[in-house]
Amino acid sequence: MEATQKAPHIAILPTPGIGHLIPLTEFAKRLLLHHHFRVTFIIPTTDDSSLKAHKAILEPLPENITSLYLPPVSLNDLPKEAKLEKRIALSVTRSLPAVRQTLKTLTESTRLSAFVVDMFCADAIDVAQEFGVPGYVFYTSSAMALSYIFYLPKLDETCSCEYRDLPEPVKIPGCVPVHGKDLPDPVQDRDNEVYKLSLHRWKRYNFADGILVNSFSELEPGAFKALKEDSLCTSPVYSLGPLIQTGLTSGSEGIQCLRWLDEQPRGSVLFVSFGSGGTLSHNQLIELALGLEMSQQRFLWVVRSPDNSAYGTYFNAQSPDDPSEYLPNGFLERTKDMGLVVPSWAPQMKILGHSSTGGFLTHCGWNSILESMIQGVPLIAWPLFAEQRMNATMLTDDLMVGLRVEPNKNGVVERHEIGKYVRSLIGGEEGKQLRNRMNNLKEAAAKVMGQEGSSTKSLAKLAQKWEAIKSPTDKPPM
Ligand SMILES: O=c1ccn([C@@H]2O[C@H](COP(=O)(O)OP(=O)(O)O[C@H]3O[C@H](CO)[C@@H](O)[C@H](O)[C@H]3O)[C@@H](O)[C@H]2O)c(=O)[nH]1
Repeated sequence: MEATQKAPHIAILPTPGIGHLIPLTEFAKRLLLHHHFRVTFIIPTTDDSSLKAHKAILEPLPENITSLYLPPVSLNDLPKEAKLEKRIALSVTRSLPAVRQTLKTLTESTRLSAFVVDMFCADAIDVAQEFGVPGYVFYTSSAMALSYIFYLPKLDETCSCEYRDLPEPVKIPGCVPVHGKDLPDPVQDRDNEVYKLSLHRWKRYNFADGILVNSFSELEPGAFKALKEDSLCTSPVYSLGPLIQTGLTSGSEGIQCLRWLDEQPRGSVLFVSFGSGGTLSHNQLIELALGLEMSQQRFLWVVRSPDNSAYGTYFNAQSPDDPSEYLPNGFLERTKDMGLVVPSWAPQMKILGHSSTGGFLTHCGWNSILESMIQGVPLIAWPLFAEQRMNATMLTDDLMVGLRVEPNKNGVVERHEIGKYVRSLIGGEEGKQLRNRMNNLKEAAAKVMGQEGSSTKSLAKLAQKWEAIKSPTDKPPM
């Protein structure tokens, strides 16, 4: 008990999405395993949030990683169409009084060395600093997306139109050029208050004691150089990735997926999944089903009920309906020998690591990209929302490990196009080249997380800094 009390302690503030909680818990596990830290998660909740998925991740963690759930705040005053970023940001700002109270208690009773906040919680850094605790932002996406955040104030000053109307791609320092229409969702409508809120939040990153990024220098050398050496960012930047989910249990449907994969030929199956929150319109869902059928390739598809919002299950990954109610008539029967359809959720890491999996059709969430990279699985990039279009640009124009879908003028990706992408990835020559490049990244990713790897060293440097803090009023050494 005595030793535990003396161990350096950090607190982490996540936001509601599973795609943010997973890398933060992996970060906590590495701090415990390699540096014997104690970690407390402070979890904001809303009165309509389902915590089932969160608890499935947090409860099995080792005993030195604990969770405190804050009292639920209400978002009932928001209109139904309120944007995702606004919902997330408000769930945090309305929880700040409870965050302050919790930090007060923690600093009175333990040696709190740092407060690490999710990328949506930059306002909470001020609360930590009130107690003399250094505040860090954990950035759950790429260094490219982080670079764009630091470049945005300049773009905002110099550009008068909507970014999607810019005639030339935007050149973010150190990164592959990206079309204005592929910049993240919050900046697609500059008159919307979400744009102003996002600019404000991102400017707060400059006040952090450091920014931790779930990526690695060898993957994004240009972006990290611009951030670290060319002063794009004034706070110290630490590359800690790839931090990817480990240890999630499979459940009975998961076991069914893995058994089915065991019976398929090596490298023959396309895994289809849109992350924890992605959803398709009914029309698009039907095109995808028929495209998979036309491809005549094997597939394992995690389906969710159709939704006109691209992130229909972001706050609750469950989709209660029976897939036969919304998939095309007879689809399940016609494809029963070549495909498996799983409602809502599947053990993604295990599926990507299975030798039968030959490709991944993904919405380009950053965790999905890293997980596929770790397993050397090439991609079909089908971005839906957030910064996913920018991630897709990196995958196809820079790393060249994926094929990007092209929607028609009505925004729908058509069935015969889908069929072509799938055949090309799973059976074609192009697929082989993409796989070879992905295998090179797999090797690089394994190396950076090894004993002498750059991300391991970066974490050690951070841990050393935090270990040196003896009381909350000590500042970390520069
Ligand atoms: O059936 C499923 C579906 C998802 N997952 C896991 O859930 C995570 C999903 O993360 P990600 O692929 O990043 O998607 P999102 O949940 O959509 O992630 C949000 O957070 C990411 C990190 O910031 C961003 O890149 C995305 O745009 C944003 O939507 C991954 O670990 C998956 O392995 C499963 O295990 N099984």
